[in-house]
Amino acid sequence: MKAAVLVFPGSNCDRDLAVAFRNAGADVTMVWHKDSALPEGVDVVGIPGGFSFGDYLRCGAIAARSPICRAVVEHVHRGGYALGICNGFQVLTETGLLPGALMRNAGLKFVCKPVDLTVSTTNSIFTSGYEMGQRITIPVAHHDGNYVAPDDLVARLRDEDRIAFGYCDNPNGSVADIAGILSENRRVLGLMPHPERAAEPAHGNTDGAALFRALIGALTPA
Ligand SMILES: NC(=O)CC[C@H](N)C(=O)O
Repeated sequence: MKAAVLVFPGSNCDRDLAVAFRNAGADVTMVWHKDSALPEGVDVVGIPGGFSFGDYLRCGAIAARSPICRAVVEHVHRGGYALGICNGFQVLTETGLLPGALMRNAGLKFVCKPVDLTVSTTNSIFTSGYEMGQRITIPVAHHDGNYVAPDDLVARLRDEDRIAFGYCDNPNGSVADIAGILSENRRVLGLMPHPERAAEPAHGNTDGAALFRALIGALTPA
């Protein structure tokens, strides 16, 4: 199966994401933000963490208006899969592919530490490798991770089982302790924690590996 990882000026988790995809069995192509098309036959697009365009304007806002993001929007509208991690989650909200917004952390400080998460749904290609309610530890590193959504949207995300991960001890003030959400068709996941930083024994924690194994495994023809 084929994965693409986007690269913006200021991305710093693009290679880590590519390694996580490759270790799970994907054929990965790196795609520069100025490209206007994704490689032929891409199954999943990875939008990595980092500081795209220096976080100017709003985190992810400039990246979301790059030529490659127009192609990503078309890919998702055709039913393609996308995974946005941290800055990638911010890009997905800025493109409108995921609802809500990521605002400054409640404590106004950059938070960089491992956090405990609860797996809130196993009903997605990204989370099917976990047990419902499983507690996993995944690192966060952000200053704008405070997920904001109006009450009716939070209720809808809950009703539609679209909250993928929740914080056990909320590090940033996110509404309803939300750490990651799914799109309506469940083919787009955005999350602030970095599973690619907890994906192999050398990381000292492999709790993120199940996400990549489940995703890549499900998209790989038998
Ligand atoms: N690690 C990241 O992707 C950080 C995202 C963004 N630059 C922030 O600090 O919120």
